[in-house]
Amino acid sequence: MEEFQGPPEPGRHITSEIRSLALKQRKWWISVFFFVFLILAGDSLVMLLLNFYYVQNNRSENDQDQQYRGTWTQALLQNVAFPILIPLFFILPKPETVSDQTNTRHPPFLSVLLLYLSLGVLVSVYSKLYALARLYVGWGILVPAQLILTSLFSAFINRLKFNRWIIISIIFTLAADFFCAPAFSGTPTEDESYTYGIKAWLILIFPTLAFSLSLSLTQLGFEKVLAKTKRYGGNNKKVFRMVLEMQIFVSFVATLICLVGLFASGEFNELKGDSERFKKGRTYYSLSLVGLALSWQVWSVGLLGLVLLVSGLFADVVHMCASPVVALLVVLAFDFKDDDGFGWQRRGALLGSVLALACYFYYLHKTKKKEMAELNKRENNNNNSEEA
Ligand SMILES: Nc1nc2[nH]cnc2c(=O)[nH]1
Repeated sequence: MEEFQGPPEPGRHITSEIRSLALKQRKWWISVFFFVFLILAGDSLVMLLLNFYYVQNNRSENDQDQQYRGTWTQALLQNVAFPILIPLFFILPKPETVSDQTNTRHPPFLSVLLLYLSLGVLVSVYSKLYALARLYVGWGILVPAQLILTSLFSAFINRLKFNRWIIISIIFTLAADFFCAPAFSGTPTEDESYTYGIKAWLILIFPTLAFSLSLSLTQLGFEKVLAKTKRYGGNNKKVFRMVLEMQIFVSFVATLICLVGLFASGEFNELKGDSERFKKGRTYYSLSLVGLALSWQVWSVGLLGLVLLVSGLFADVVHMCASPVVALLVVLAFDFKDDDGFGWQRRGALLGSVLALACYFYYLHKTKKKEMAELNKRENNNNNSEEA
């Protein structure tokens, strides 16, 4: 049924604003849940495939030095599958560009280039060091340290205002991750005292710094650089195409750096031996690498999507909250003898993650409700002043 297009009624403009805000909010929630799902799915697939890879790789038969190698390959895998996103980037509808005659400034091409280059370097650094840190340090320390740094960067770089719900959510996440590390078959077989030397601490600090800093800088880049590009229709629009563009260019830079590392370190020559050692044979070796590379892209798109729509801190909280779920899936998929299965500690951590996410979602729900209430209040004021 067509709507009657009569003369404007009092408050009509605001009523349509309320309707469009409600629609916008609904779309926003659907996108947030979609990106949360991508992070959880990506994290789970990556950890399952990594465990499969290391179990098949017969690591324990290698000498100790050899067990710490392969990290450039892992770093490359984290970034290299970005070309699968290119068709999706072109399929998605292009937002209308804005031609602003009054603005004589150059399009921020250089700022965008600089943003992608610096983020690409940071991503390559954290990919390489994260692969190393998984071998040297262990999850229980790496992950909580990272969330603390992300909170600090969010406060200072992104001027995020912390409130009680965000703080409770962070505390639950920290507790969940401290007590729940998913089992990881890549851990080298040697005495534990070795893993906490000064080298291990440096390997803990740098990837967490690079990862947390990249989240805050990505958020800043979306807000201050990309949202202002006319290519995205101006008006600070936040669209999925932005996530894909950022992911494609940043991963391209990171891939180049990881390729240089792979060849310069001579690790490339070890790939043949790796594939021959793989228990299930070369086909499964190749499939596990392809699967890992694709899973990392799923994870990255989810992460960037949440940075764009909510914040770097929220993206990190969701990423961290995935670990108890991942731990459960690893227990179900593998029969690791040295592991205590999904005991009370891991069950508690899963509950902690659920509570952490619930608190953050409650806070987001409150902010969206407040936006709507403010618009409703404006409409009431408008109606009252027109009646008077
Ligand atoms: N440093 C770091 N790198 C990552 N790459 C994927 N996840 C992580 C993470 O949690 N920390």
